[in-house]
Amino acid sequence: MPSESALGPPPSMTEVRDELTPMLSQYYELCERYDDALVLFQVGDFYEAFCEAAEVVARTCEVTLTKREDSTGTYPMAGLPIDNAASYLDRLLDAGYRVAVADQVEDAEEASGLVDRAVTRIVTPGTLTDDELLGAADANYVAAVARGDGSDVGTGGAGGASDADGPYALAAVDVSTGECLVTSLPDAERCVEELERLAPAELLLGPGVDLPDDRSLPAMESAHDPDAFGFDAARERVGAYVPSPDAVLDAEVEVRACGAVLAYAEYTQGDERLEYVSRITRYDPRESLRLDATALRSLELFETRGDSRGRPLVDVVDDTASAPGRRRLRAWLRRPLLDRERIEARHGAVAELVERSLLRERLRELLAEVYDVERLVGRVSRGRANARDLRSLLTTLDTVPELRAALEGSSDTVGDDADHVASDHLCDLLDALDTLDDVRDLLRSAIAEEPPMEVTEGGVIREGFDADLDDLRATEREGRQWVADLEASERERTGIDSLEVGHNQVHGYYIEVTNPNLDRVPDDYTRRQTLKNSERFYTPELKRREDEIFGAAERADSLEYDLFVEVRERVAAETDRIQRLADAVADLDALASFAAVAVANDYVCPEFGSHDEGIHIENGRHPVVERTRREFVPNDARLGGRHSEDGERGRIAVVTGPNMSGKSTYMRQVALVVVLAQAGSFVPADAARLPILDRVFTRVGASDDIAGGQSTFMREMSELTDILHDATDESLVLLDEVGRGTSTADGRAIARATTEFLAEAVGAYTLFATHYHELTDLAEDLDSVFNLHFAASRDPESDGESVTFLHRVREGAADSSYGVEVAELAGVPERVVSRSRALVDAERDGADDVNGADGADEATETQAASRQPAADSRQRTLADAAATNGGAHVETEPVVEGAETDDGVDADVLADLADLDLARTTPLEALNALHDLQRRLEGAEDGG
Ligand SMILES: Nc1ncnc2c1ncn2[C@@H]1O[C@H](COP(=O)(O)OP(=O)(O)OP(=O)(O)O)[C@@H](O)[C@H]1O
Repeated sequence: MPSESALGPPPSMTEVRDELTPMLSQYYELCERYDDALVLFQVGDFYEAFCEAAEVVARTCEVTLTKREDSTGTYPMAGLPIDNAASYLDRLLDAGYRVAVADQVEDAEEASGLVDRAVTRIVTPGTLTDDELLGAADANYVAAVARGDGSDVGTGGAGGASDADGPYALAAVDVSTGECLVTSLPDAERCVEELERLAPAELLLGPGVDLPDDRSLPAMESAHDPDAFGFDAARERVGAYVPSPDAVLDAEVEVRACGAVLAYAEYTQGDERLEYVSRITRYDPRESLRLDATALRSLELFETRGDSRGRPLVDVVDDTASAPGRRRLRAWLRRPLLDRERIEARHGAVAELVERSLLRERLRELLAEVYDVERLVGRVSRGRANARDLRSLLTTLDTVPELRAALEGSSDTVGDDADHVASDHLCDLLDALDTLDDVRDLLRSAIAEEPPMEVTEGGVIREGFDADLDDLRATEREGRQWVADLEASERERTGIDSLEVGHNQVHGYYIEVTNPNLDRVPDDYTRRQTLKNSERFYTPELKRREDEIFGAAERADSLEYDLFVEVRERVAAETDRIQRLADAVADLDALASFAAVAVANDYVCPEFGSHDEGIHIENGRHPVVERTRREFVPNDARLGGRHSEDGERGRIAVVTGPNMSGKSTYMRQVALVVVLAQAGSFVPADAARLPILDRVFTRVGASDDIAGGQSTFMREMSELTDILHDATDESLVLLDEVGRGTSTADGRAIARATTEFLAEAVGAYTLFATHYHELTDLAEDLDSVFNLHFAASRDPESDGESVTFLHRVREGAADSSYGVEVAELAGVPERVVSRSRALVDAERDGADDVNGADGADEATETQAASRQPAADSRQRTLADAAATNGGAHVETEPVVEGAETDDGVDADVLADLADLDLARTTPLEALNALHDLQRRLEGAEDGG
C-alpha cells in the first residue's frame, strides 16, 4: 500500500512555508498541485524527493537517504539518477504510486536565479509510454467508466442506438500506441466483466459509478477531475480527436467516458492533445465470445493459476514475430469472434499459410524485422522519438514492399511457390499494406545510418539532405583538417621537432612547445597556458580557425536538431497511415503465427455447423498439456446433435472417474478448442465441427480454487448463480466438482439440481466432472444427460493393487473412485492405505447385504449411494429414459427413491419437493429448501 504521507506537501515544510528557500518552495508548490502523486524534482542530474516522499523513495528504490539543510531546517532527501530513472520509476509504480516528474524546463546556465521547473508528465500504471516500463506483449490501458442517468439514448450514430445500451460506458486508451476503445454495457456486472477482459492497468470511475466489490481487477484506481465526465466538457474534448463524436459514439454516456479517459491521458502526458489518438473505435462486447475473469483464469488463457506449474495457452499458441503481432494475437484470444464470416476469413488465411510453407516462412522472416511500429509511431507523434527510432521505423517500412512481393507472388524468395495469395483475408491485408514511399524516402534521405541516441549533438542528419548543413559541416571539416595539418607545417616553419598541436575543453586548440625549445618560438605565437615542462601557444590564424570550427559545429548541431524535428513532424503527420499499416502487419503476423503453430503441432481447421449438429471433436487434445506430456491420449467429444452411431446425443455430459484420471484436462480441452476456433486459429484435434458458441462458463470446484476473500463456497455459489442466470442454449458450461465446498449431502443436492436446471431450463452444452456418483443416475432420468468416464486399470504387475491411468474417455459412468489407489500412488503410508482398503471392502460388502436383504430403512448414506445400479445396467436406451422421464424431473429424484412409505411427513416432503419450481430457484434457495426438507425428514425419524 502506498503511504499517504508521502503525497501532497510535506507537513514539516508547511510550518515554515514562507521561509523556505526558493527551490524548496517550488518543490512545495508542485507537491501541493499534484497531491495524488509522488513528486520527483529535478536537481541537475538527479530527481530528488524530500521528507516522507524521500523515505519512500529510499526504501522502495534502495537508494541512500541523505539530508538537505537550509535556513529553515534539515529535510530528508533521496535522489534518483536521471539516466536510469526508468527502473526506479518501475519500482515506485509497483509499490502503488503515481509519479509526477518535475523537470527543469529552463537551461540552468541561462536561468537568472532559480531554474524553472514544471511537471512534464505523470507516470501512472495505465499511461506508460516508456518502453523500459511496458511489457511488449500486452496493450496497456487506462480505462474510465461512466454511468448514464437513465436518459441516455443513442444519438443516432454507429451501431444502432438503443435504450438497452445504457447505462454504463467504458472507454480505454493505450497511451503508448494511441489505441482508443469505447463500449456500452447494460449494467455494473457486465461492466466488471468487460473490465476483467480488458485488464486495464488503471481505472477511473465517474460520478455515481458503483461496481460490485468482488471484482478481481488488479487495476489501480485513480481519481480525476469529475467535471471531465460532464457531457459538454467531454463532447468538446472528444471533438478535438474525431470530427463528429456523435457519428462514432452511440450515447451520451459513451462520450462522457471517452472524454474523461482522454482528459486523464492528456493530464498525465502533460500534453494538450494526444495527436496520435487518431481513431476512436467503438465496439460491442456482444460481438465476441463472452469469457469472464473466472473463465480466463480457469482455462489459463493468459496466466496459469497460482497452483499450476504449467504454461498458459498463449505461450503455446503465440509464435508471432513482432510486438504488434503479439498484442494482436492476445487481443484475438481475449475476444474470440461470433461472426462466422469473420472467423472463417481468418481460417481461410491460416489455411493458405499452412498450405504454403515457403510463403509462410518468408513472411515470418520479414515480420521478424518489424519493430514495435505502433509504439514507435506513438513516440514520433508525441515528439519523443529519437533518430534511432526513426531508423527503426524505416527498417520496418522497408519490409513492406517485400511483404507485398511475397503476398503478390512477385518475389523470387518464395521459390516455386510464387503465386498471388488467394484467400480473401490475405488479399485484403495485401491491399492494406501501404508502402508509404513518401515517408520512406524522407527517412532514408534524412536520417543518418547509425545515429546517436541524443538528437541535440549532431550526427543525426544524413549528408546531402540539406545544403546549408552540408556547408557548415564542410567548413568544420576543412577547419579540422587545417588544424590536423598544422603540426607538420609548424614543425617545419620553427624547426622544433617536438612541437605538438592539441586541444582541450577549457583552452581550445594550442601549440605546445617544450621548455628547451622556447627560444625558437616565432613572434606570432601568443602564450595561452604554462605547464611544468612546456608552454602552450596559439596564433591568430589558429584562433580564427578554432572559432570557425566551433561556430560551424554549433550551428550545424542546432540546424540538425531543427531539421530532425521537422522530419519527425512530417512523419508524425502520417500517423494515421502508419497506424493502419501497423494494423495490417499485426494481423498478418498473428495469422502467420496461427499457421506456424498449426503446422508445428498438427492442428486442423475447424468447421462450423449449426446448433442442431452439436459439438463434435474428434481426437481432441489439450494444447498445453499435450506439450508437456510425452504421450498425450487424444479424446473425442460429442455434445448434442445427431450422430450415426448413437442417434440423438444429449448436451450434458456427467464426467466421472478417479482423481488424476484426466477429467479436468478433458473438459478444458473442449473449451480451449472452442476458444481457439472462434479466435481464428486451427485446433488441436483430428477434426472438429462446432456450432458458434456465445459464451464459455467455467466453475471450478472449491479445492481447485485460488480466489481468496469470500468464503470459497459462497464464491462458488455466486459463480454458479451467474452461470445459471446467463447461460443460454448456445453456451458451453464446464463444471468441475461443483458443490464440493459444503457437506456431501448438500453438495450432491446442489450438483443434481444444477444439472437438471441446465438440462431443462437452459439447454447449454455442459461438461460436469464430479465425484458424486449419484449424478450419473441423471442419465436415466433426463434424455439430454449422458455419462462419460475416465477409466483406470489396475496394474497386474503389482498384484492388481496399483493403478494406471489411461486418460481415455469412455461412455457410461465410472464404477469405482479408485481413491485408495491414488492415495497409495501419492505415497500415503502403507498402513493407512491397507486400512482404507479394508474399510472400503467392508462398506461394499455391507452395501451388498443391504441390497440383498431389502433393508432400505437402515441404509447409511454410503450404502444408499452404493445401492445405485451398476454403471452398465444404468445405460438404458434413450427411449426408455424419455418414457420414464415424461418431461417432469422431480418425481424421479433419487434422494427420495426407496422412501415410499405411508409416513405422512415423507409424503409432505415429497409434495413440497414436487412443488419446487427449479427454474425459479437460485442455488442458494435450493440449498435452503433442501436443508429444510432434510430437517423435516430427520425430525420425523427422530420422532418415530
Ligand atoms: N489425455 C491425457 N493424456 C495424457 N495425460 C493426461 C491426459 N489427461 C490428463 N493427463 C495428465 O493427468 C493428470 C491429471 O489430469 P486431470 O487434472 O485432468 O485429472 P482429474 O481427473 O481432473 O483429477 P482430479 O479429479 O483430481 O481433479 C495431469 O497431470 C495431466 O497432465
